Amino acid sequence: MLVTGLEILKKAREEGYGVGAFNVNNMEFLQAVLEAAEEQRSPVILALSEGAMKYGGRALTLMAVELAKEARVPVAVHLDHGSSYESVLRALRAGFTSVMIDKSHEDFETNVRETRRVVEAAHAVGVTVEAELGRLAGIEEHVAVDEKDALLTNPEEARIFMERTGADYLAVAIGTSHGAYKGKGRPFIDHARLERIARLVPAPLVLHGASAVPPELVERFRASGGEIGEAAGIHPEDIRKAISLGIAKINTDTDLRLAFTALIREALNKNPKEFDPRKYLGPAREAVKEVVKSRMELFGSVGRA
Ligand SMILES: O=C(COP(=O)(O)O)N(O)CCCCO
Ligand code: NA
Ligand SMILES: [Zn+2]
Repeated sequence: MLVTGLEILKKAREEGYGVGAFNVNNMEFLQAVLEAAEEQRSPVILALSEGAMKYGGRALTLMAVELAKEARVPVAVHLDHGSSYESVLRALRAGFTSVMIDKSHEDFETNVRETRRVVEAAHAVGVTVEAELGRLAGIEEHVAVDEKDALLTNPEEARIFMERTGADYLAVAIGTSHGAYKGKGRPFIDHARLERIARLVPAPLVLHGASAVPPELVERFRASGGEIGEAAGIHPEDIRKAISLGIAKINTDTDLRLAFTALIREALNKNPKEFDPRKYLGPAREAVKEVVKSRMELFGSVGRA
């Protein structure tokens, strides 16, 4: 069933588990994520970035909203990294039930003002809002405290920000970053900072840049002919710890992309004569589904629907 993001995330924070927000760009990703959620009896968030909406258009947004309505588990359809009020309005008009306005690169007052404006519009039509405070950046552990404070989310600011904006959930910066290169070896995650934020912010917290970029997947991608440098993702133990401290929504995009691409390369390498797209998109869809199912096990959302 189609529900708001807050309906899914409030329960997750209260009961101490995480729910995956999986980025989808096409039919196969949508099918993989929803099939995984039904098989795992897990709530799930379908995340569409502005790039995904540009790429998939009405084909993608119609599928996402309609399939969410028909799903036998709670599903929210979420705008990921909305960059403007207008972009959020387009998502609201398309039937999304969760929207992110990301003004974390602006100064505090601008972020508050722009976020409040989106909260008013979204709440007027029963949709819940994700905001962001702090800059997503991989932070070496030894980095000076003042530099960390300049980038990572300040706990006291977070409390004031949520009170002044009325946002429903908050994306925090505690050391993660987008993409396949999140740091050297095991990225430093500032759990102490997260604990302080969670004490001051009762709302569900969101972790961006949370892909694991597992070595076996990186290897498979390389072996199929893919080129990728010294990749590193977030250690599963750091995800579990972050969830125990208040993270309720975990964004995963890179892991799905790596799996999908590796399987397509493998299929094409194996049979150069093949030109039926279903023969290489099908196995790629299965691989994405398996990644999603294992992420749901890590987050503790299995059986929570
Ligand atoms: O936080 C994330 C995903 O992070 P990751 O790259 O670790 O999968 N996202 O918000 C997805 C970004 C989509 C636009 O490129
Ligand atoms: Na988001
Ligand atoms: Zn993100």
